[in-house]
Amino acid sequence: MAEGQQTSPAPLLREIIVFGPPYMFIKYEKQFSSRYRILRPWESPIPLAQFLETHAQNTQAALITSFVSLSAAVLRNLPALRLILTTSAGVDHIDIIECRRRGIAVVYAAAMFSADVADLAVGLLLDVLRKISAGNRFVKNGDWAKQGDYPLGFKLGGKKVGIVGLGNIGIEVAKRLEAFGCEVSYYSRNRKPSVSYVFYPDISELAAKSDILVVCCALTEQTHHIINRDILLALGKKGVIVNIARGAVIDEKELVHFLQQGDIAGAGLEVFENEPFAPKELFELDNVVLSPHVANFTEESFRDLYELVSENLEAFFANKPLRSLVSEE
Ligand SMILES: O=CC(=O)O
Repeated sequence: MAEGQQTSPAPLLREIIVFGPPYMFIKYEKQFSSRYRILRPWESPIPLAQFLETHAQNTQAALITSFVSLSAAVLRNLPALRLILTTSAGVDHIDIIECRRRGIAVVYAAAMFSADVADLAVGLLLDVLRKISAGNRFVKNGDWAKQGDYPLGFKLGGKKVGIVGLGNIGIEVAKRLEAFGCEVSYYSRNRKPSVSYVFYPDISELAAKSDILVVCCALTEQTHHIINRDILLALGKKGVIVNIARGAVIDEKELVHFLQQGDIAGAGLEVFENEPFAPKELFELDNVVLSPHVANFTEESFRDLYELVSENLEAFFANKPLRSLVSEE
């Protein structure tokens, strides 16, 4: 879009500001552009605060990805904002308390991607245990013919898996691992009466009793670095960790150290503390499998997400009820 379109002084009713931009927006850009006037701060050379001050004083709706932070400071520059649609299940990048104070509704993906994310968690775990990516490199590099036998992996069935955070995603992971014959237990803020998995109110105890930890909890002040040195020590040398939550749930420096020293056995990591960067020290470790934060990147999830966002935008501009709101609790 030409810069001229962004500088129109007239407040337009059906205008949205897009931050990021989310990959889903790029995929369905034509559809969005045919229905809304789109503000595109990422295309502008001016700093974000100045862009918002100049172009977005009347903008009522924002579409955002989890990679962009909507802090109270950014929100201050959007005085007319009434709706945020995030293309993520996590909402740790949005100041929800400030949104509540200002009466800004927040729509998110909720459980929409849970099956996809759980699939990837199990995929990463199988990859670490059965050395699938490493085997792929072994064959393609020509090492099979040169070196012969490949090291043994580990069976998934029968392993004790501790799930950290038994929300929508954690439950899906648990169901899948049960089907593989794993013994599932969990740590969560509260015991979940609807499941029969063993509950540990102490994460350290869960780690000590588990062969594998799968981290599925939301990132909050309470869960920041909840997986620290003590938890990794409790998991032990034979332990494997999978993280599909947020990078900062694990103390990444400690994790790298443990992996380098062989103080845990392996890791499958989909998220990192400083995305889009992953610690370089992990690149050469065959017992570590890395994924670029794409657990929800399927055609099906993106189509569902597009429908959710479109329906909510139509409802918002027609003053109708919204769906998939971040709860008021
Ligand atoms: O990380 C992705 C999400 O929160 O959906």
